[in-house]
Amino acid sequence: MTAASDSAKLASSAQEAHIEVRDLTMAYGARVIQRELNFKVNRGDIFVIMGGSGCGKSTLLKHMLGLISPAQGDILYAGRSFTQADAATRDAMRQSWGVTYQSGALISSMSLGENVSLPLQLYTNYSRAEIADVVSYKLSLVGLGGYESYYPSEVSGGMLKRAALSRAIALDPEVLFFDEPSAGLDPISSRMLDELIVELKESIGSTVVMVTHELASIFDIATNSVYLDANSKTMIGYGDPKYLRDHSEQAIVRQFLTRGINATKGDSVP
Ligand SMILES: Nc1ncnc2c1ncn2[C@@H]1O[C@H](COP(=O)(O)OP(=O)(O)OP(=O)(O)O)[C@@H](O)[C@H]1O
Repeated sequence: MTAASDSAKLASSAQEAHIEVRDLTMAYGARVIQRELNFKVNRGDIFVIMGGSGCGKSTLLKHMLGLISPAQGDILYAGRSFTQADAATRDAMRQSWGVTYQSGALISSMSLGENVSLPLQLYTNYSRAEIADVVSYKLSLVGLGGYESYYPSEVSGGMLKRAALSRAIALDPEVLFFDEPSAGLDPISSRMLDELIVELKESIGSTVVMVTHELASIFDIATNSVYLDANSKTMIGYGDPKYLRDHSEQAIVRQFLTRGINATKGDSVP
């Protein structure tokens, strides 16, 4: 591809939704969790999936990651259906994503450096020396320069989250997915993680999709959001969370977003 066609592609992709969830119904067997979800995540968004406990936020993330197939509907990346793509195309699409789960999910028998090197070993042809360079760079981006040889059991919870983030950005992903990134962190570490997510998103140019209950994160860093309602089993809010807090026609959404800035997952939410 020439630079000109590259830039033409980039220019057109800047206009389009990076991710589109279209008429999505999610179910476990016969049990429908959410139906008729329709929303778009624009390129460069920090998009938050919100809602009360058990409404289906993690289930939606798993659908977006292709770990669960939709009961109905489709999920498109840059206009291409993930749901209908063949296995090779799905694999290629997956390689452009970075994921961090609530637990961090680092491999405990491997050092932080080895953990971060895994995707590079799997998906690139880099030499050992090149991988070592990328690993130290990615660890330094999350403030863990020099911690290559430490094991997960030897670092704090906040450092583990940052190491997991470092692994997620190893391949410069187009989309970064987070499930409760700051779960279990104190408020200061949690804010630092938020700042880091924004910095990394800007330096890598990723789109971010995250599940979070943290109002501080939602208001500080989210650019767009969707609210899933467990009772009606569909989305009842879609937009900038500050706008939804002040103007949503749905009382449940306004209540969720005005719980108090220090609310945590344990607080009662609708
Ligand atoms: N593998 C599964 N099989 C059957 N039901 C499931 C499965 N995983 C989740 N569920 C059910 O689907 C519903 C949505 O679960 P999910 O974990 O997506 O909600 P959530 O909004 O992420 O919840 P929380 O905020 O508490 O983490 C819940 O009722 C849950 O019990």
